Amino acid sequence: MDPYSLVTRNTVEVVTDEELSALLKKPGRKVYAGYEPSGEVHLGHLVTVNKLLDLKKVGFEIVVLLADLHAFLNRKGTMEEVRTLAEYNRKCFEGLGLVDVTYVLGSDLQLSPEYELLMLKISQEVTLNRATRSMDEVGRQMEHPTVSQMVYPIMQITDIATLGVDAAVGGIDQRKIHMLAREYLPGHGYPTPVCLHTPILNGLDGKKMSSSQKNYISVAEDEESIRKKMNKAYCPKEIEENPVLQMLQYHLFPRFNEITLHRPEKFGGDLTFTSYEALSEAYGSGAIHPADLKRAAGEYMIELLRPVREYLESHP
Ligand SMILES: Nc1ncnc2c1ncn2[C@@H]1O[C@H](COP(=O)(O)OP(=O)(O)OP(=O)(O)O)[C@@H](O)[C@H]1O
Ligand SMILES: N[C@@H](Cc1ccc(O)cc1)C(=O)O
Repeated sequence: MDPYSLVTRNTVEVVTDEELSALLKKPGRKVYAGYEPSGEVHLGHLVTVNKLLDLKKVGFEIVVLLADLHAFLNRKGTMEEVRTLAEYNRKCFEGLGLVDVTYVLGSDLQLSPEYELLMLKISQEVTLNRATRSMDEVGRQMEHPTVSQMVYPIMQITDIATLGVDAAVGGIDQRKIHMLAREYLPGHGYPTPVCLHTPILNGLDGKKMSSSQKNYISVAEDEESIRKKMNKAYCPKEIEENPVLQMLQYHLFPRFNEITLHRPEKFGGDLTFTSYEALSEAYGSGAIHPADLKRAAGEYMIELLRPVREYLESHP
């Protein structure tokens, strides 16, 4: 696959295509994604990790921001709690193959006088209304936002400048914060960041996968638990918004060249697919039973996540 196709596959939006094409020719290009430390790194987060791995393959330098202060500002835990989780999350990311990349702990970056001054300058330009709206899909309990949740997006913009990255990766929920960054950073002498947005994955119940909803598969999940969860997963006849098909599209086909569904001869025997398009078409036509799809996806997922479990066991 050519570099442009690889870095844009499985994205919902690239802002902008022209800027990305130009960036692919720039030496020393650098991209980042930030994560609020959370109890479990799940398959939703893995969508952005996959994108960072694609970008690494085409020569980007990768920065992973473990955004402990952001999680604190967003009322996800005490500073001590989120710092401990940041350590654990880092190991999960390493187990997923994000090695030879730079890990930055948010609070190590964000408390310098230079950082604070830039953050305050940007805060003076962004209206409360836009800061609030940018947090629509990111903030917790936004019916009663705190001042810290207004500081949050301004700091995310300041991260982009301070880390010196050319591009930012995030789920499409990060879009409004990224658009503010594109609008305000040039005025402070920083380049406009190229933004790559990935889709939001549904959880096993068909709603957004989230650690607070317990509808996720963690990247550290053990085999039996993956089997049980897959067995119970919501898997409608429809192709759209189907969490099991999303798993195949965003995680399994990018990692395995072909996917085989094992079935007894009396149910038609094994079926092998070399592309997500062929598989989803077959499923949409009714040629595949949901139970067979769920079982196969579960077994491949166990294979895909095996290195994470092994890495975590050897790095307690
Ligand atoms: N279900 C999901 N599908 C795809 N990407 C996701 C999903 N959940 C989070 N992300 C992405 O992961 C990155 C880090 O998000 P973050 O750690 O804040 O997760 P979150 O939305 O708070 O999830 P959670 O509700 O599980 O804590 C962001 O770029 C976000 O877009
Ligand atoms: N806003 C991201 C986390 C993040 C924090 C700071 C950043 O610079 C980047 C990303 C989220 O929703 O989880």
